[in-house]
Amino acid sequence: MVMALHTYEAAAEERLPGPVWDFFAGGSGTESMLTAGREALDRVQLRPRCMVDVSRCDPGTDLLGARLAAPLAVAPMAYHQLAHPEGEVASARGAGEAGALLTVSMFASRALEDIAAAASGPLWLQLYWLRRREVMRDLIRRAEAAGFRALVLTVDAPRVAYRPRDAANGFAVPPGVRAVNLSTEVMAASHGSRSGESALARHSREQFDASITWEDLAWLREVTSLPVVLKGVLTGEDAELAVKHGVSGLIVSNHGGRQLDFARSAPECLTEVVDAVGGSCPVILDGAIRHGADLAKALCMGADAVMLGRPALWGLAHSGDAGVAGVLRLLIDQFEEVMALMGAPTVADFGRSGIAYPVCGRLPS
Ligand SMILES: Cc1cc2nc3c(=O)[nH]c(=O)nc-3n(C[C@H](O)[C@H](O)[C@H](O)COP(=O)(O)O)c2cc1C
Ligand SMILES: O=C(O)C(=O)c1ccccc1
Repeated sequence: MVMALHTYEAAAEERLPGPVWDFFAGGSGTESMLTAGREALDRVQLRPRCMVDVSRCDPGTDLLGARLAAPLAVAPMAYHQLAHPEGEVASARGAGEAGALLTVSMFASRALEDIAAAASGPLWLQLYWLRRREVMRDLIRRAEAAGFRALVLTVDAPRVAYRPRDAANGFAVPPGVRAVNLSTEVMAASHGSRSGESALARHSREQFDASITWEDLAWLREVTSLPVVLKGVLTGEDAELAVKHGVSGLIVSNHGGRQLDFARSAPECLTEVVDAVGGSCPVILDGAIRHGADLAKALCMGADAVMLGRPALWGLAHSGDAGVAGVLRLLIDQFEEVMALMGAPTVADFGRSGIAYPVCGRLPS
């Protein structure tokens, strides 16, 4: 029996303590950005072609040199052990089983080496820019040695934004779950909860380097030969600057509605970024992906792949690695059906003529 996505979500909500559920589900400020991306994707309509040979559809694709079962990756999310005792180790197994890529957060709750040992698919490591660059450098060395294939630098979070649910809960990661890849020195400020304040927000102000600019990317590119992908770009201007500064990929993202409130949603920014990079590096859409059809819509708008956030945690909370694989497979199976019904037997067959907006008709090509 194939479980619908909302069944995983309902099971996760029921299973998890209230403050953990709020940390997963919540957004920043008025939480306006939690629904904006979904609404934008829902407005996009598919334009199918008929009488195409779809007797065989192949959702497979390549992303920065890695072969994937579909253009699908798990977004970096902190502390998977909040969802399941095996944490990122189970997520790596589940993603590998489904043939999807896993991005491991800098705030992962399992050791990079253990995650890599459990993985059968490609891994990327996500980084926030810390004041202590030596800590970043050590982490990068370990990721390289463990076989991680790329680094994802999150650039939409010079600090963790005010999130009303976490503040009201005085949210702090419970004892027993830790960002084990960071030293206790770096993590010292993250413990202890206080009502009216999120420990993560406080910690980020102390440890994140909010002063970095485009010039600092040179340091990162010097300390590693891994491709660097920027996560959180929402404008054509920044996309052009990123390419100029040698990044290998871009993730169009509003951090799942957890950072800048009142912004444009990621799907609405996608064509602007795609046009700005002009094919010089892969572009990934992150946020609000909830159905295989969303993969098709993203590809039509020019994305090379999408990233999935919260639904992977719902799968993990539901049943560990099997749940993660179940959620990913559900989306891949839905995507494969959309391919057949769209007359698009390969990922290369999706283009801007495959979508329309109800008000303005077809996007200019
Ligand atoms: C619980 C949680 C933790 C997250 N932690 C990180 C993180 O450590 N690093 C990061 O770059 N993004 C983080 N994000 C943002 C996700 O990478 C992603 O942008 C977002 O969840 C995508 O939206 P979706 O959940 O609607 O799919 C986190 C998101 C959630 C829900
Ligand atoms: O990035 C996030 O959304 C997030 O919740 C987080 C968690 C731990 C450290 C930094 C950010």
